[in-house]
This record gives sequence, C-alpha cells and structure tokens, in this order.
Amino acid sequence: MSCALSIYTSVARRVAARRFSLSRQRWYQTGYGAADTIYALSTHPGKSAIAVVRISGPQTGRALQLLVAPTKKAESAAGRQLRARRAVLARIVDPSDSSSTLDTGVCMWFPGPRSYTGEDMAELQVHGGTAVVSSVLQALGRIQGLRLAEAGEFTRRALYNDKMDLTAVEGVADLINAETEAQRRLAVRQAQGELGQMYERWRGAIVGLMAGMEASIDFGEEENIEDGVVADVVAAGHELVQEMRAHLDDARRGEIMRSGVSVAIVGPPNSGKSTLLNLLAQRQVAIVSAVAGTTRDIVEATLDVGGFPVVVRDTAGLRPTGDAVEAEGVRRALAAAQSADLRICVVDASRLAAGDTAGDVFGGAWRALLRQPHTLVVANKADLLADVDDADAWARAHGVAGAALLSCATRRGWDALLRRMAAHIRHAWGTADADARCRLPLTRARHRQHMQRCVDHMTRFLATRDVVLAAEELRAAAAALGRITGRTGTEDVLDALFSQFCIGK
Ligand SMILES: Nc1nc2c(ncn2[C@@H]2O[C@H](COP(=O)(O)OP(=O)(O)OP(=O)(O)O)[C@@H](O)[C@H]2O)c(=O)[nH]1
Ligand SMILES: [K+]
Ligand SMILES: [Mg+2]
Repeated sequence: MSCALSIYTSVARRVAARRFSLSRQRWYQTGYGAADTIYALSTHPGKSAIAVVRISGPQTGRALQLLVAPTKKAESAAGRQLRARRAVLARIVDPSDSSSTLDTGVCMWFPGPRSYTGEDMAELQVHGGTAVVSSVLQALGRIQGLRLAEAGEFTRRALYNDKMDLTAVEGVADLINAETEAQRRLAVRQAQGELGQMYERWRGAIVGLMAGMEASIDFGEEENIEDGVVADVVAAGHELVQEMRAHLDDARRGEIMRSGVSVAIVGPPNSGKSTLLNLLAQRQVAIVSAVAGTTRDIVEATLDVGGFPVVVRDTAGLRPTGDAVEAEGVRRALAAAQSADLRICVVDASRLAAGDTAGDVFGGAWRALLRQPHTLVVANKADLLADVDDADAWARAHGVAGAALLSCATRRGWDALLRRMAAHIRHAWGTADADARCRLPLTRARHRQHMQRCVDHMTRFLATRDVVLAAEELRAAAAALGRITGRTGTEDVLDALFSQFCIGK
C-alpha cells in the first residue's frame, strides 16, 4: 500500500465518525423539528385501486397503536402485533373510537433506522377512494404530534439522516420525472447513490492527501515541499486529478441525456420544417401553410427518439427580409441552431432538382450551418421528384452529399430518418449507462461547476511548492466536492430541489 493510500484509510475512518454528528447538526439548522411526525398521501391524489399513506417520525409507533386494529378474522393477540417489515392486513380505525372502521388495508411498520427516512416509518395501503383517503388523513391529523408533510419532506429527512446523499436525491427527482429509457437508466443508478459514492471516494482521497501534507509540516524542517518527502502525496494527487478530468471531459453526455438532446429544425422558408415537426411530435404543434414565412416564433415539442429524450424546436425559414417581425424570427432561428446539440437542415428537394444549387436554396450566408458538426441535411418533398433509385447518388449529384431524402407527404424515407437520428444521438451522446462497469457521467450543470472548481484547486495544489498554500488548495478542492454531495453549503440548493418534489415523497 502506498503512503498516500494508507493515510487515506486511517483518515477515512475519522471522516466516517464525524459524518453522523455533521448530519445531525444540519438537521437542527434547517428548522425542521426532529420531534415532528409527518404523514402524507404518497400516491397520486384521485380515484385509484390502492392509495399509500406514509408516516415518519418518533410518534409513528403510537399512531399505529391508535389507528390499526386487528381484522375480525384475526382477533388473536398475534393479530394485534405489527411485526417490523411485514405486511399485515388490518382494520384502520378512528383513533377516538376503535369500533369505527375507516377502511381495511395492508399496514407495514419500518422501525428506524432501517427505513426510507431513517426514522420510524409506516405505510398504510388503503383503498384509493377520495373519501377513504381523506378519512385516514383526517384521523392522522387528530393524533397529537402529527402534521402533514411538506413537499419532498420524506426524502429531505432521508438526506439529513444520511440515508442518501444530494446526488441520490437528485436521482430520485430525475427518476420520478424520467420519460424515456435513457433517462430512467441514468436516474436509477444515480438514485442508488452510485454518483455520490464516487464523489465521496474522491473527497476521502483528498482528505487523505491533506493528512499527508500535515504530516510533512510536522516533520519537515521548513515549510517547503521537499522532493521525496511528499512524493507519494503528489503522485496520488496527479492520479486523482487525471481521473477527475476524464469525468469532466465527457462531451456533456450525462447532462444531454438527462435534459434531452436539443434539436433545431432550420432551413429556407416553405421547405416543410413545420410539417416535419408535426410528424415527429405526432400532433399539430406548428402551423403549416403554403405561405412562405409562416413560422415566426420557435415552436417546441418533447419526444422520444429510439429511447432517447429529444426536445425539437421548429424555427422561422431563413431568408433576407424587410419585415421586422420576420427578421426577429430569423435571428431566433439562428440562435436556436447555434445552441442546439443537433441541427436538422430541411431543404426542398424539388428546388434542387429544378436546378437551384444548394447555395441558392439555402441562401449563401446561412450555408455555413450545413457544415457544422452534428448537422443532418434532409431533402424534403421527394414525392415531387421523378423516380429516384439511388438516394445517395441523387444527394451527391445535387450538392447535398449525405442528405436524407424524405417526403413528409408520402412518408418515404421516414423510418430511415428516425433510425438515423437515433443512431446519431446514440453515437454522439449515448452513455453506456446500462453497463454497471462504466462510470456514471455528470448529469447536472451544478455538478460540473463544482467539479471544475475542484479540479482547478487540485491543479493549483500540484503546482505549488508552498506547504501552507498546498493544504489550502486541498481543503478548497474537498469542499467543492462536498457541495456536490450535499455535505457543505447547500441549503439553497435543497430548497430549490425539494420544491420540485411532490408531497409524500
Ligand atoms: N409535396 C409536398 N409538400 C410538402 C411536403 N412537406 C411539406 N409540404 C408543403 O409545403 C408547404 C410548406 O410547409 P411548412 O411545413 O409550412 O414549411 P416551413 O418550412 O415550416 O415554412 P415556413 O414556416 O414558412 O418557413 C405546405 O404547403 C406543406 O403542405 C412534402 O413532403 N411534399
Ligand atoms: K410555410
Ligand atoms: Mg414553418
């Protein structure tokens, strides 16, 4: 074991010991009384077969005693007992009158700390009728010390009790919002804490380096880093920073998969851009007409292309214009094309066939768009062409080599275009997120920002020969990682995050 590594393991133990007290401290800082017991409907409000009501906090056991009674069939003493982590069919009764049954349902008791929140918890599965649910919630409200949970409060308690770190909480939020397979695969791994564990491992390694530096100050004669004395520490630092840079340098794959690949449909007026958007979205999102210059504002639709989340934006046709409103539309179209991850340039194939050059069709000033990376050219209105046997040869001959030939009217080339889009997205930004051996990518700009800061401090640490400065840089690098996992200075992030959660989560 290298010097840096052995330092790391001993320090890691100290770090672990401080973890509990740190989380407690944060708990009280938030103003949430740990004494409060909270309850909420955790399933969607409205009629359903089953509704789940959750309770968490120190009064949970007492609430169950008041609320849960054996069924008529199980009047025995054993029937009264709720065993930990066992589903028990029971009557749920009015706490002030146990002969009045509110519903019969399945009750589960999860004594803390082995529960979602880390506190004593219970789950009541009742019939999902509006009156049933409201009678159970009202009954809970009549028990002293219980109150309705706020949005995300169960998960917030799980965070404070070190049941999950901040990246896992963000993973849970992403999982609830996931709409495509790619998003779900990423979120489920993040929600399991995989990303947080990696950041914590790095943070632990930096703390280990700090201990190594301290040791060198204690035993060194002067406060300069001597070659050899801390060579191990510096070598370990180099290795670490390399690993971190590789994580940062990922073409924003994780962020793009999480928030959706942004696709801009651009091209000259009347080429069929809005028609293409409507086909992709499978509904009439944008106005289609034979009048050139129909679309002015950006029209947006979210869809699933081969399991990947995609946000498509239809834009105004590019042409020189004296109309101020249309000119603003063109400006927005170009901005959307600039910022998009993928551009789909739609041109009218019949105009190319009629002898217009790609330059004429596309307008010289905007032709540069066609040469940008991540740009697919689509030659639409193929139905207006005389028979084309070889689409590739046709595109080459008409100055749009590599273009996909399409007819929105007859759907010729439609499946091929979808396959091509999906393949492009998979190749450019698809992560090996289904493969547990591959490291999870960065999924949020928030993580990237702190990660970049951490790498900057690590780089300065490696460059300095001054022991005191080096220790300061390491401390700042560790703090930056701590911000990602929620260890330091994150109350504002928490408030913003939990406000997106539903009540009951
Ligand atoms: N024959 C034929 N006509 C099409 C096809 N796709 C679109 N069109 C027609 O072309 C015209 C223009 O379509 P739009 O979708 O409005 O074109 P656009 O590019 O959005 O136009 P602007 O918003 O004005 O820039 C409409 O009359 C469409 O019906 C196609 O594949 N074949
Ligand atoms: K049009
Ligand atoms: Mg349009």
